Amino acid sequence: MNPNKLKELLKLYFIMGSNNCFENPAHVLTEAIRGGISLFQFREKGEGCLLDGNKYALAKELQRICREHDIPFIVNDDIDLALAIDADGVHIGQEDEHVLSVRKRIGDKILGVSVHTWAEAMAAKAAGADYFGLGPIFPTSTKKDAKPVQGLSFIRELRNKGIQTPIVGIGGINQENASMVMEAGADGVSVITAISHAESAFKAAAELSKQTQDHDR
Ligand SMILES: Nc1nc(C(F)(F)F)ncc1COP(=O)(O)OP(=O)(O)O
Ligand SMILES: [Mg+2]
Repeated sequence: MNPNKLKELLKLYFIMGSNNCFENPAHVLTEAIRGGISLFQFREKGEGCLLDGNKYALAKELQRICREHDIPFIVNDDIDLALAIDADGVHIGQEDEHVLSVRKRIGDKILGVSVHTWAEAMAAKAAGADYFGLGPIFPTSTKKDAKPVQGLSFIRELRNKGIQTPIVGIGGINQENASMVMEAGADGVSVITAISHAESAFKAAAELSKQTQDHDR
Protein backbone atom coordinates (compact mmCIF):
# COMPACT_ATOMS: atom_id res chain seq x y z
CA MET A 1 0.00 0.00 0.00
CA ASN A 2 1.06 3.58 -0.69
CA PRO A 3 2.91 4.73 2.49
CA ASN A 4 1.21 8.13 2.50
CA LYS A 5 -2.25 6.55 2.29
CA LEU A 6 -1.24 4.14 5.07
CA LYS A 7 0.00 7.03 7.25
CA GLU A 8 -3.50 8.51 6.99
CA LEU A 9 -5.09 5.18 7.94
CA LEU A 10 -2.80 4.80 10.96
CA LYS A 11 -3.93 8.12 12.55
CA LEU A 12 -6.44 6.53 14.95
CA TYR A 13 -6.07 2.75 14.94
CA PHE A 14 -8.64 1.01 17.18
CA ILE A 15 -7.73 -2.52 18.32
CA MET A 16 -10.33 -4.70 20.01
CA GLY A 17 -11.50 -8.20 20.85
CA SER A 18 -14.64 -9.32 22.67
CA ASN A 19 -12.75 -9.58 25.97
CA ASN A 20 -11.72 -5.91 25.77
CA CYS A 21 -15.37 -4.83 25.92
CA PHE A 22 -17.92 -4.56 28.68
CA GLU A 23 -20.71 -4.43 26.11
CA ASN A 24 -21.49 -5.74 22.63
CA PRO A 25 -18.30 -5.45 20.50
CA ALA A 26 -20.35 -4.67 17.38
CA HIS A 27 -21.91 -1.66 19.13
CA VAL A 28 -18.55 -0.46 20.48
CA LEU A 29 -16.99 -0.70 17.01
CA THR A 30 -19.91 1.10 15.36
CA GLU A 31 -19.65 3.95 17.89
CA ALA A 32 -15.87 4.10 17.53
CA ILE A 33 -16.25 4.40 13.75
CA ARG A 34 -18.86 7.15 14.24
CA GLY A 35 -16.33 8.91 16.47
CA GLY A 36 -13.65 8.88 13.81
CA ILE A 37 -11.32 5.88 13.98
CA SER A 38 -9.40 5.39 10.73
CA LEU A 39 -8.37 1.72 11.00
CA PHE A 40 -9.50 -1.35 12.96
CA GLN A 41 -7.62 -4.43 14.19
CA PHE A 42 -9.48 -7.54 15.32
CA ARG A 43 -7.40 -8.90 18.22
CA GLU A 44 -9.29 -11.81 19.78
CA LYS A 45 -6.71 -12.96 22.30
CA GLY A 46 -6.10 -13.54 26.00
CA GLU A 47 -8.29 -14.59 28.91
CA GLY A 48 -11.89 -15.26 27.94
CA CYS A 49 -11.39 -14.73 24.20
CA LEU A 50 -13.55 -16.49 21.62
CA LEU A 51 -12.18 -19.47 19.71
CA ASP A 52 -12.73 -21.26 16.40
CA GLY A 53 -16.29 -20.82 15.03
CA ASN A 54 -17.27 -18.14 17.56
CA LYS A 55 -14.11 -16.16 16.76
CA TYR A 56 -14.78 -16.54 13.02
CA ALA A 57 -18.39 -15.38 13.41
CA LEU A 58 -17.38 -12.28 15.38
CA ALA A 59 -14.63 -11.49 12.87
CA LYS A 60 -17.16 -11.64 10.01
CA GLU A 61 -19.63 -9.44 11.92
CA LEU A 62 -17.05 -6.78 12.74
CA GLN A 63 -15.60 -6.94 9.23
CA ARG A 64 -19.09 -6.29 7.81
CA ILE A 65 -19.42 -3.18 10.00
CA CYS A 66 -15.99 -1.96 8.86
CA ARG A 67 -16.85 -2.56 5.19
CA GLU A 68 -20.12 -0.61 5.56
CA HIS A 69 -18.07 2.39 6.72
CA ASP A 70 -15.03 1.91 4.45
CA ILE A 71 -12.68 1.20 7.39
CA PRO A 72 -9.94 -1.34 6.57
CA PHE A 73 -10.07 -4.51 8.70
CA ILE A 74 -6.78 -5.89 10.05
CA VAL A 75 -6.45 -9.28 11.81
CA ASN A 76 -3.94 -9.76 14.64
CA ASP A 77 -1.71 -12.90 14.59
CA ASP A 78 -4.17 -15.26 12.85
CA ILE A 79 -3.07 -15.37 9.18
CA ASP A 80 -5.41 -18.29 8.38
CA LEU A 81 -8.41 -16.28 9.60
CA ALA A 82 -7.25 -13.19 7.69
CA LEU A 83 -7.05 -15.18 4.45
CA ALA A 84 -10.33 -17.03 5.11
CA ILE A 85 -12.30 -13.78 5.40
CA ASP A 86 -10.20 -11.75 2.90
CA ALA A 87 -9.17 -9.19 5.52
CA ASP A 88 -7.39 -6.03 4.40
CA GLY A 89 -4.26 -6.96 6.31
CA VAL A 90 -2.57 -8.56 9.29
CA HIS A 91 -0.46 -7.52 12.25
CA ILE A 92 2.29 -9.78 13.60
CA GLY A 93 4.82 -9.57 16.40
CA GLN A 94 8.29 -10.96 16.89
CA GLU A 95 6.90 -14.21 18.34
CA ASP A 96 4.43 -14.78 15.49
CA GLU A 97 4.88 -16.30 12.03
CA HIS A 98 7.91 -14.73 10.28
CA VAL A 99 7.40 -11.60 8.21
CA LEU A 100 8.79 -13.16 5.01
CA SER A 101 6.46 -16.16 5.09
CA VAL A 102 3.46 -14.00 6.03
CA ARG A 103 4.21 -11.62 3.14
CA LYS A 104 4.31 -14.62 0.75
CA ARG A 105 0.94 -15.82 2.05
CA ILE A 106 -0.94 -12.49 2.07
CA GLY A 107 0.31 -10.95 -1.17
CA ASP A 108 -0.16 -7.15 -1.17
CA LYS A 109 -2.45 -6.96 1.85
CA ILE A 110 -1.37 -4.56 4.61
CA LEU A 111 1.38 -6.10 6.80
CA GLY A 112 2.12 -4.53 10.19
CA VAL A 113 4.96 -5.69 12.42
CA SER A 114 5.69 -4.97 16.10
CA VAL A 115 9.30 -3.86 16.48
CA HIS A 116 11.19 -2.93 19.66
CA THR A 117 14.78 -2.45 18.46
CA TRP A 118 16.67 -0.98 15.50
CA ALA A 119 17.60 -4.47 14.34
CA GLU A 120 14.00 -5.69 14.47
CA ALA A 121 12.84 -2.60 12.56
CA MET A 122 15.46 -3.00 9.81
CA ALA A 123 14.72 -6.72 9.48
CA ALA A 124 10.97 -6.12 9.28
CA LYS A 125 11.47 -3.33 6.72
CA ALA A 126 13.72 -5.56 4.57
CA ALA A 127 11.19 -8.40 4.78
CA GLY A 128 8.34 -6.21 3.51
CA ALA A 129 6.56 -4.68 6.50
CA ASP A 130 4.19 -1.83 5.53
CA TYR A 131 4.14 -0.24 8.98
CA PHE A 132 5.77 -0.60 12.40
CA GLY A 133 3.90 -0.95 15.69
CA LEU A 134 6.11 0.60 18.38
CA GLY A 135 5.44 0.03 22.05
CA PRO A 136 4.49 -0.21 24.76
CA ILE A 137 4.90 3.57 24.78
CA PHE A 138 3.30 3.88 28.23
CA PRO A 139 2.40 1.26 30.86
CA THR A 140 -0.43 -1.00 29.76
CA SER A 141 -2.56 -3.56 31.58
CA THR A 142 -4.11 -4.91 28.38
CA LYS A 143 -1.21 -6.98 27.09
CA LYS A 144 -0.05 -9.29 29.88
CA ASP A 145 3.23 -10.19 28.15
CA ALA A 146 4.14 -6.70 26.99
CA LYS A 147 7.83 -5.76 26.66
CA PRO A 148 9.31 -3.04 28.92
CA VAL A 149 7.79 0.43 28.51
CA GLN A 150 9.88 2.34 25.95
CA GLY A 151 8.40 5.83 26.10
CA LEU A 152 8.85 8.03 23.05
CA SER A 153 12.59 7.45 22.59
CA PHE A 154 12.40 4.68 20.00
CA ILE A 155 9.99 6.68 17.80
CA ARG A 156 12.40 9.61 17.96
CA GLU A 157 15.40 7.34 17.28
CA LEU A 158 13.87 5.93 14.08
CA ARG A 159 12.85 9.38 12.82
CA ASN A 160 16.23 10.93 13.73
CA LYS A 161 17.90 8.17 11.70
CA GLY A 162 15.74 9.13 8.72
CA ILE A 163 13.35 6.18 8.77
CA GLN A 164 10.18 7.19 6.91
CA THR A 165 8.28 3.90 7.35
CA PRO A 166 4.75 4.49 8.69
CA ILE A 167 4.81 4.18 12.49
CA VAL A 168 1.96 3.76 14.98
CA GLY A 169 2.49 3.88 18.72
CA ILE A 170 0.77 1.42 21.04
CA GLY A 171 0.50 0.84 24.76
CA GLY A 172 -1.30 2.92 27.39
CA ILE A 173 -2.21 5.66 24.91
CA ASN A 174 -5.24 7.81 25.79
CA GLN A 175 -6.70 11.30 25.40
CA GLU A 176 -4.09 12.74 27.81
CA ASN A 177 -0.96 11.54 25.99
CA ALA A 178 -1.90 10.91 22.34
CA SER A 179 -0.60 14.32 21.18
CA MET A 180 2.85 13.59 22.62
CA VAL A 181 3.07 10.38 20.59
CA MET A 182 2.27 12.29 17.40
CA GLU A 183 4.74 15.07 18.24
CA ALA A 184 7.47 12.46 18.77
CA GLY A 185 7.05 11.48 15.11
CA ALA A 186 4.44 8.71 15.00
CA ASP A 187 1.94 8.79 12.15
CA GLY A 188 -0.82 7.59 14.45
CA VAL A 189 -1.82 6.05 17.73
CA SER A 190 -3.42 2.70 18.43
CA VAL A 191 -5.68 2.22 21.40
CA ILE A 192 -7.71 -0.52 23.01
CA THR A 193 -9.17 0.39 26.42
CA ALA A 194 -9.14 4.18 25.87
CA ILE A 195 -12.08 3.48 23.56
CA SER A 196 -13.36 0.00 24.50
CA HIS A 197 -13.70 0.82 28.22
CA ALA A 198 -14.96 4.37 27.70
CA GLU A 199 -18.41 5.47 28.88
CA SER A 200 -18.98 6.58 25.29
CA ALA A 201 -16.84 4.95 22.60
CA PHE A 202 -18.10 7.67 20.26
CA LYS A 203 -16.86 10.54 22.47
CA ALA A 204 -13.57 8.77 23.28
CA ALA A 205 -12.82 8.20 19.59
CA ALA A 206 -13.85 11.76 18.69
CA GLU A 207 -11.52 13.23 21.32
CA LEU A 208 -8.61 11.00 20.27
CA SER A 209 -9.25 11.81 16.63
CA LYS A 210 -8.95 15.51 17.41
CA GLN A 211 -5.61 14.88 19.17
CA THR A 212 -4.18 13.07 16.16
CA GLN A 213 -4.99 15.73 13.57
CA ASP A 214 -2.75 18.73 12.74
CA HIS A 215 0.54 16.92 13.33
CA ASP A 216 1.66 16.67 9.71
CA ARG A 217 5.43 16.39 9.77
N1 LIG B 1 -1.22 -6.17 18.16
C1 LIG B 1 -0.39 -5.11 17.94
N2 LIG B 1 -0.80 -4.11 17.11
C2 LIG B 1 0.04 -3.06 16.90
C3 LIG B 1 -0.39 -1.95 15.97
F1 LIG B 1 0.68 -1.54 15.27
F2 LIG B 1 -1.33 -2.41 15.14
F3 LIG B 1 -0.88 -0.93 16.68
N3 LIG B 1 1.26 -2.95 17.48
C4 LIG B 1 1.68 -3.93 18.33
C5 LIG B 1 0.86 -5.02 18.58
C6 LIG B 1 1.35 -6.13 19.48
O1 LIG B 1 1.58 -7.24 18.64
P1 LIG B 1 2.34 -8.50 19.25
O2 LIG B 1 3.64 -8.06 19.77
O3 LIG B 1 2.32 -9.60 18.27
O4 LIG B 1 1.43 -8.89 20.49
P2 LIG B 1 -0.11 -9.34 20.42
O5 LIG B 1 -0.21 -10.37 19.33
O6 LIG B 1 -0.35 -9.88 21.81
O7 LIG B 1 -0.92 -8.11 20.11
MG1 LIG C 1 1.04 -11.01 17.85
